[in-house]
Amino acid sequence: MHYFRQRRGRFSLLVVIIVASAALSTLSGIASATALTVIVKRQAGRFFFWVGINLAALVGYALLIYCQDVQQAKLTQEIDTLIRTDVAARLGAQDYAGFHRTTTATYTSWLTNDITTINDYGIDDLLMMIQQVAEIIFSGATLAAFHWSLLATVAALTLVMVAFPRVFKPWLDRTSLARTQANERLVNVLEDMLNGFDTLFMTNLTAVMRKKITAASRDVNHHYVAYGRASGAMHASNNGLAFISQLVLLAQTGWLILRGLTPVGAITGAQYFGGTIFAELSGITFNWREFRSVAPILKKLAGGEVRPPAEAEGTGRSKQLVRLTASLQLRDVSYGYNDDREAPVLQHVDLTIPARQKIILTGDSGTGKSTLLGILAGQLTDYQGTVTWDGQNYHNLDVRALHTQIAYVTQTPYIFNADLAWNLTLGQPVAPEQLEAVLAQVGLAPLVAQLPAGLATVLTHNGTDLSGGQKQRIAISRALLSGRRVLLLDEATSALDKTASLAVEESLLAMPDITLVMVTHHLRPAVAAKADAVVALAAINRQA
Ligand SMILES: Nc1ncnc2c1ncn2[C@@H]1O[C@H](COP(=O)(O)OP(=O)(O)OP(=O)(O)O)[C@@H](O)[C@H]1O
Repeated sequence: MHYFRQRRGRFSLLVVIIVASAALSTLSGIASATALTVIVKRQAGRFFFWVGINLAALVGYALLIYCQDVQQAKLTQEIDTLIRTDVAARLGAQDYAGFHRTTTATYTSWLTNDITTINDYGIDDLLMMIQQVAEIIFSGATLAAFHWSLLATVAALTLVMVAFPRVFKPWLDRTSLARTQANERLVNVLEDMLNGFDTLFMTNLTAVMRKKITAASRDVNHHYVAYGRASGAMHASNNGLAFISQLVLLAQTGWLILRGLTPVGAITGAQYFGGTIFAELSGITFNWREFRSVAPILKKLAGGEVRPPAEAEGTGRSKQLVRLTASLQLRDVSYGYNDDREAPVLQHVDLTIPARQKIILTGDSGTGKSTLLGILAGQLTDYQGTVTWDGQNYHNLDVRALHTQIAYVTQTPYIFNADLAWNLTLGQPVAPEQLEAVLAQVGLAPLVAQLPAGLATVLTHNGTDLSGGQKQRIAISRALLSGRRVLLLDEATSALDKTASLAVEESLLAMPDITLVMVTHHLRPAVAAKADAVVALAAINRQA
């Protein structure tokens, strides 16, 4: 409803169109009934007059249907964008752990499958219900004009038809939610298998992809059929009730005509308007159930899993952070993943990183180097102990403030499906001479020269057309161009050849204003000699 309010102009226009088309279809029914009444009296002139009215009503009706379709497509698309924008804003406002609690495939399903369901069951059904209510009101009024008792019968039968479908509600709700969950599972499997293609291909296991996708698809089939059963049972019962009610009305009208209480035309009128009322009533109850089944989806999209921006605002954490002048410190820091407090990755770690110093962190694979950088970067927050920025506790800092100062280059940099310039600057303004200097420093100039449109060349999704080393150079350039003075580099040059990585690392170590924490497996003596300190994680990680 909130979205309809935001588009109230177009929504109101649609309601007017819908009500007008219901009025014209009622006029067409009245014209038919009146034509029958006058032809029985052999009044040719009046008969053709009412046929003409009928024709005009039907032409008008057709024109309004065209207008309705166009306006409805516009409204649906506008609302889709509003919902996507809202969800994207909520996702963007989460903290690191919050975002990663759900897979990207599930988010994709929210923004595609769920939107389709909202279109079909939320928007289409609401507009259909408006049309149904309008037709019921117009038809009811016309029946009452034929004879009041017809309306009384309709009212009594309506009560039965409204009460009956309640039986189906829990069944429909349950199967609807199960269906959206199955859709999410399918999208997860699709994404997982398609992303894992290279691994499966190299092990001759691509058949696994087919098997898993088929199994997930069958899971979805099963839940769609289960929902189809629930809605089919309700639909069939509603229609059955509608047909019986129509017969009751027909019999009553026949009796009224025989007693001279209503004109002959009422026989088609009662059938037409009775049919309309009961068909629309059965439709309206069905649409109402479907419409209600959208509520759990909207609740999920706006749901508790996703922290709204407003909440993040009111945490009382400092939103401003100035350049590091003294040091970054970890005091007695311990961290374990997944509440695995039995065997934490980091235990009682103490480390001081003085401003503008260059620290190299070494250690065997899996010992927790990336975890330590994750804590410094503000991504992992549920550690024990204290982390401070110039004495300010990280817990009192807004993570966004931290990210105005820190750049973090991970082991697997992400390349966006955008041009190289955007990938380097992430759309932020950068002076051309600064860009040129960084490209030279990181050794990206040859790539720019080689690409068909240079910096304007659009890179493929996640940089599949780039080498690992090129992606790493882009990620390092991104960090440098961001202007952050604290750089955290996690094996950031691992894919470069020896000479190239040496050149890049030495140039970073030579930057006087930068505070640098660099994780590396392959520590070269030339690099170690230029660093202020080389810290072996094993020496500071006091594991039990
Ligand atoms: N997201 C995660 N969930 C659960 N366990 C994790 C997660 N990330 C890392 N770990 C575990 O934490 C331990 C430390 O991982 P971490 O990536 O910090 O090590 P590392 O020293 O950086 O390793 P490498 O040199 O191989 O990159 C490993 O045993 C790893 O299995």
